[in-house]
Amino acid sequence: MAVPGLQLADLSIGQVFPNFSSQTSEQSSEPPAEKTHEIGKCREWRFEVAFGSTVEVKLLRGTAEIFGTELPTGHKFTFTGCKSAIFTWEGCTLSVTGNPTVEYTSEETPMTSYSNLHFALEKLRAIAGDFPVAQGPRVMIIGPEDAGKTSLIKILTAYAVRQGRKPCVVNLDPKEGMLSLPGTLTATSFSTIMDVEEGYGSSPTSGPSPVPVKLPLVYYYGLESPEGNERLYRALVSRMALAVSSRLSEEDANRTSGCIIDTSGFISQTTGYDLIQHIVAEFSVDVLVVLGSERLYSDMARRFEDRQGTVTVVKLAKSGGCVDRDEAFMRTARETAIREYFFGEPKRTLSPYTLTVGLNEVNLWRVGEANSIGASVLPIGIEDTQALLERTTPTSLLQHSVAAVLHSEPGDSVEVMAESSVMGFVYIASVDEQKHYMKILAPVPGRLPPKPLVVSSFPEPTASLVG
Ligand SMILES: Nc1ncnc2c1ncn2[C@@H]1O[C@H](COP(=O)(O)OP(=O)(O)OP(=O)(O)O)[C@@H](O)[C@H]1O
Repeated sequence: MAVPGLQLADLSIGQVFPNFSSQTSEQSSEPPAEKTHEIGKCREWRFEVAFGSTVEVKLLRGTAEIFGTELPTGHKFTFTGCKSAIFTWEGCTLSVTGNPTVEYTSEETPMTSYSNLHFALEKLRAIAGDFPVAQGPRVMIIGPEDAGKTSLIKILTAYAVRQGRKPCVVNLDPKEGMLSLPGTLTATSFSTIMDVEEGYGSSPTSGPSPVPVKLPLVYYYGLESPEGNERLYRALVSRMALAVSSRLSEEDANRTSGCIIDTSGFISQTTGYDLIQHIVAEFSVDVLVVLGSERLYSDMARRFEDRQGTVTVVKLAKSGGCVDRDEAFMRTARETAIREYFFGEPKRTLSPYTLTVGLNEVNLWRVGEANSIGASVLPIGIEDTQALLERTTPTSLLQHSVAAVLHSEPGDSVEVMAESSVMGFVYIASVDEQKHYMKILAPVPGRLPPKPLVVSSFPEPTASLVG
């Protein structure tokens, strides 16, 4: 696991991967006790596992699913750094090895209403199948932070895939990446099962995986909130909508399956509501699901009143299992996502390549952040002039940041560059301003392609990759 040039050769694998050390120490001490849980019909076993510890779960009898994806009987799944639930429609027996920080069985779940929503969407898909140009439902889920939007999207996607559909899942929440790093917006066509340990699954950069890899289309946004650079966010939403609509017209299975859109929990009544309206218009959303907020539901019902017949606003209850994730948990999750992009995870390790690049060779840009005034609060007639991207020079301040390599040419305009998809990411390991070079980690060997690199403040720099 030595990475040339980064003095990692002398480090033990435990220093590079804290998770490895915890596993090793668990293995060397007393093996954790195995417990058996009997879960009754329509109940769910909720559990939380801290980063650095692991819990193994095996389905012994019956049927069970994690956010819609069925668990096979007898297969051991390992969980770390997660808050999750195993639901059963018919009752099941689970074997659990390890110590979850929280675990309990709940009788009250909103799964019946979630599955009703799925069957309603299936009806719309069937209707779309009867007409040669009609599209399946374009569903968008909105709600406050930690309301369970992403979990509901996983459930709807998994159920659709189980019925042979190929829904296009769009993540417009930059806080968490879907099959990519945080700070990105992605769209992926799902036709195969999700990886219950990994969340959505793995992409081609994750290395060999027993679950078929997904191919995400990724755009770089680089900020946590859509309101951080509203102009860039809107431009990326429009670009993504075009890509998704061309994907939906490619194949009948994609067209009839439609798309499911995840959104950010940051929703202010000023710019947030306008952004929702922008997404609805760009993606031609026809089903707007409001999760866990009466007030947001009533505001949306009023806003889309005059579009009855084209946009249906649906209210759903939040699951009692949804947990608020504090900043420390989210920060560790972001660090883990970055580390896994370059180094893989304990089951599938990857070795990134170290490249030395002259500071004058890089075409470096930064996401515009200075003007945080949203367009909707600007006086009428004044255009939102917030920069999409700004030219920048590599300095030591960029050390330990991730940079996106764009599918764009050096001579492209800023507008074209900002809306270009992401080729991959590099990690800026060190910058030597005196000697005019920097060391970067890249997932592939060879020279850094002569493409624009973009950096930003989110996800924040993380030193844990280089010890
Ligand atoms: N039924 C459940 N039981 C246990 N944990 C759950 C359940 N539903 C969701 N969670 C957990 O609660 C947390 C928040 O859920 P989720 O990510 O779906 O919310 P969200 O609305 O998408 O959040 P955000 O707005 O921050 O993106 C996640 O860690 C998720 O795994």
